[in-house]
Amino acid sequence: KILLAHGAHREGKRTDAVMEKWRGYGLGQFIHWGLYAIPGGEWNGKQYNGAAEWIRSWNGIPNATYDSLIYKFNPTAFDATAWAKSAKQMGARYVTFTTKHHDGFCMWPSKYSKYTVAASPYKKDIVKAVVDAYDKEGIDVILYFSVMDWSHPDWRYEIKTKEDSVAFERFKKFTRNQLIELLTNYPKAKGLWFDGTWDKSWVKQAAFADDLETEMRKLRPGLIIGSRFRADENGKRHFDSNGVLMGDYEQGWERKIPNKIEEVHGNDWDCVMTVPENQWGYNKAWNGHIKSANELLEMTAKCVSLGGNFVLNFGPQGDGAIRQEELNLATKIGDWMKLNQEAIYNCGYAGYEKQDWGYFTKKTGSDQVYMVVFNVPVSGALRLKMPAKTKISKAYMLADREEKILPEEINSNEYFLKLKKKDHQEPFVIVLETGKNAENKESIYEKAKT
Ligand SMILES: COc1ccc([C@H]2[C@H](O)[C@H](O)[C@H](C)N2C)cc1
Repeated sequence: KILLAHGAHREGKRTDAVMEKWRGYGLGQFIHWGLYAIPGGEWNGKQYNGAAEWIRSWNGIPNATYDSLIYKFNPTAFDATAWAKSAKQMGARYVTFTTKHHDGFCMWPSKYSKYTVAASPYKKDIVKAVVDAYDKEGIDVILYFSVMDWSHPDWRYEIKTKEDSVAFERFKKFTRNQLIELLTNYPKAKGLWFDGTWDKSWVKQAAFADDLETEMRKLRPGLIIGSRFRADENGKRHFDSNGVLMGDYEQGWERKIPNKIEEVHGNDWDCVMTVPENQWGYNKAWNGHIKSANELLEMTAKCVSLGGNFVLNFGPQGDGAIRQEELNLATKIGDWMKLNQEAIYNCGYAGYEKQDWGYFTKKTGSDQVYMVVFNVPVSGALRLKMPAKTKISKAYMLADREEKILPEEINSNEYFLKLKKKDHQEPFVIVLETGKNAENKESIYEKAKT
C-alpha cells in the first residue's frame, strides 16, 4: 500500500442507514435543465452535433451571446410538482438535479455569482422548488454541481503561470462558497453529484478538495458524495493510487453498464443514462437511436442485478415543460414498475450465473430471488441453472401469485420452467423461493465421466 495523505478515507461499502437506503433505490431520475435548454442544440438554424448542454463550447454561438440567454430565461411552463409527480409515477426513488452545469449558470440565487436565476426574468429559486416538490413526493434529492465553470473569469483548465495560480485560488474559494451555500440553503439534499472535475487545474487540488470533502461531510452528516469529486495527490481519480474507491459509490458508469459483478469491485455504484445516445440537456432534434421503455427497463434490471442503481436522464425544454416523448417513457416505465417494483427496490446481486432469459435480482436481507425475464425461448420453457445445494421450494409469477410454475428438473441444479403464456410482450418477473438443499441429498444425475 502506498502511503497517501489524500486518497480514500474508507474502504468498502458504507453501512449507515442513509447509504443502505441509497443502495436500495433501484431507479432514479437525472434532470439536466439550464440556459442550454433554450437553444436546444441549435443556433441560427445550424445544428450543434455535440451534447446540447455543451452548446456554449461550440463556435456556432459566441460566449457573450450564449450568456445573454439569461435575459430570455422565463420558463412559464415550469412546474416542479408536475415533474415530481411524473417521477413518482415512474417509480424513481431519487433525483439528481443540475444546480450549475459547465456553463456556470446557477439555478439558485447564489450570493457568489451574478449569473443566476435571480438576474433572469424568472427570478425565483428553481433548486428550492425542485428540492421541496420532490421531497414532498418522498423522492430523495441529490444536487449535481459542475466544478468546471466556463463563465467564471478565474476558471482555468490548467495552472501554467503565477497569474493562473492567483486566479485559481480565487476560483477555489468561490467553489467552496457555492458548495457550502448549497448545503446550507437545501439541507434536505441527500448528496452531491460532482462533474467537471477532470481538468489538470482541479486534479492538482488533492489537499484542498480532500479538506473540502471533509468539511462538507461534517456540515451535513450522512452526505453522499461519489468518486467523481476529487483526485488523490498523484492525480488518480475515482480509484486512488492503491486502487481504493474514493467517495461513497462509483460514479464512472456514465452511459455504460457493467456486464459482470467483478467489474464493480464490491462497491456501490449507479449508472446515469441518456434517452438518445448522448444528449443530457434538451435537444430539439433527437437524432440517432432513442431508447424504448423496454430497453430502459432492461438496463434497470441489469443494473440492479449487479448491485447498482439505474438513473434515467430527462432534459426539460426551455419553457420548463418536459417533452412528451420523455413523459411517455416515464409512464410506460411506471406502469411496469407498479407491477414489478418488488424485484427492483431494495434488491441486489443474487450471486447466480447470468442466464439467457434475463436477470436475477435478490431481495436484500432475504433468500427471495427474482427472475426478471426479457427473453422467452421459442420452446416457452426457461432453462434455469441454480447454484449447487440451492433448491427451489416455490416458483410463481409476481404479477399473478396464483400462477404457480412447477420446475422440471432436467439435470443436477438445472430445471425447465414451463410458462403458461408464451407470447409475453412485456418483461415479467418470476419469484423463486429458494432454500438450502439437504446436504446429503444424492443427485439422481450421474456426473459426466470425462
Ligand atoms: C467529455 O465528455 C463528457 C464530459 C462531460 C459530460 C457531462 C454531461 O454534460 C452530463 O452533465 C454528464 C452527466 N456529464 C458527465 C459528458 C461527457
